[in-house]
Amino acid sequence: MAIATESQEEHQISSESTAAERLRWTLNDFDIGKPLGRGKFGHVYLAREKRSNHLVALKVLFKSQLKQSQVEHQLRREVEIQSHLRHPNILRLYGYFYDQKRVYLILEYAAKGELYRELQKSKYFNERRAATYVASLARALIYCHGKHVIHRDIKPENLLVGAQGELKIADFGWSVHTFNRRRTMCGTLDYLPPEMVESVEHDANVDIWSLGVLCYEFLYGVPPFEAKEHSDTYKRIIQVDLKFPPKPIVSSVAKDLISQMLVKDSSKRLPLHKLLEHPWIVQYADPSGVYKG
Ligand SMILES: Nc1ncnc2c1ncn2[C@@H]1O[C@H](COP(=O)(O)OP(=O)(O)OP(=O)(O)O)[C@@H](O)[C@H]1O
Repeated sequence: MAIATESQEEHQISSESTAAERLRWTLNDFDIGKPLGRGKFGHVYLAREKRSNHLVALKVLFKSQLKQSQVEHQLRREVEIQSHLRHPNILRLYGYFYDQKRVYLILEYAAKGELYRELQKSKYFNERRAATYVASLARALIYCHGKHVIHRDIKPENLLVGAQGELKIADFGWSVHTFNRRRTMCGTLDYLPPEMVESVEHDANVDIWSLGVLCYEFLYGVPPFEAKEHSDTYKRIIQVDLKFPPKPIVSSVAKDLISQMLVKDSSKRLPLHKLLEHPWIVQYADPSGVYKG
């Protein structure tokens, strides 16, 4: 059973809602379980919604820290965007509530945790696993772009894994609703495309670049433009200094796909629906969308 109906969620994020509606959820609605992790602004706990018995992840953020770092606006945007997205590969945000000191986000529980840890454990993924993940992310991004949402911060740290092994895009902190082209500089340098590094206008095709970087990192264990100095990463991105090391051995069809995504001219990057038809995806991605090992 879902823990909130769509109309309840919409009431909670609507700016016109009354105080009573916005405070529909309270901490008393949840049994709090083990800590799942901690982030910059607070902690995440496993929790059970008492009425439905539904397991969720409760993210507890301290208002004082949000204020100090001036990210309240970013959080509001994250909540508004993420709570309206419904896709099997996007982490659900069911709702939120707050008290005097804290803001609580009620999130879908991703039982297998961070993809980043999995990647660290195995150093790099085999092609079946990488292709299955890339295909599921492409489908999630097609869905987002169809709703005029660009994520802008696709990287292993922002991906969680559900109980069945399905990938879940989390952390919409840098995402935007885009009816206008954006010029804002944001995100970690390694995953940024040339047009964002150079602060020129950018559009939804930034996510194709980041997915190309991620695909490379899945297969090689390191992002493609990594360098010791920030300024060298910057140069390598601008020049699209893409090199494929001899080890681990990666098929040429995978390299072909990466080369078609990491293209400086954003309009020439392989569109996501074409990516799903690329021979590497067709040959290696599990059609179920879940990597079964
Ligand atoms: N929905 C979830 N399901 C399972 N584990 C989660 C969930 N959300 C967060 N976690 C765990 O809690 C940790 C902290 O999450 P959180 O989103 O607060 O921080 P972060 O993304 O690491 O950092 P930041 O503060 O920069 O957003 C994550 O790294 C993850 O291990």
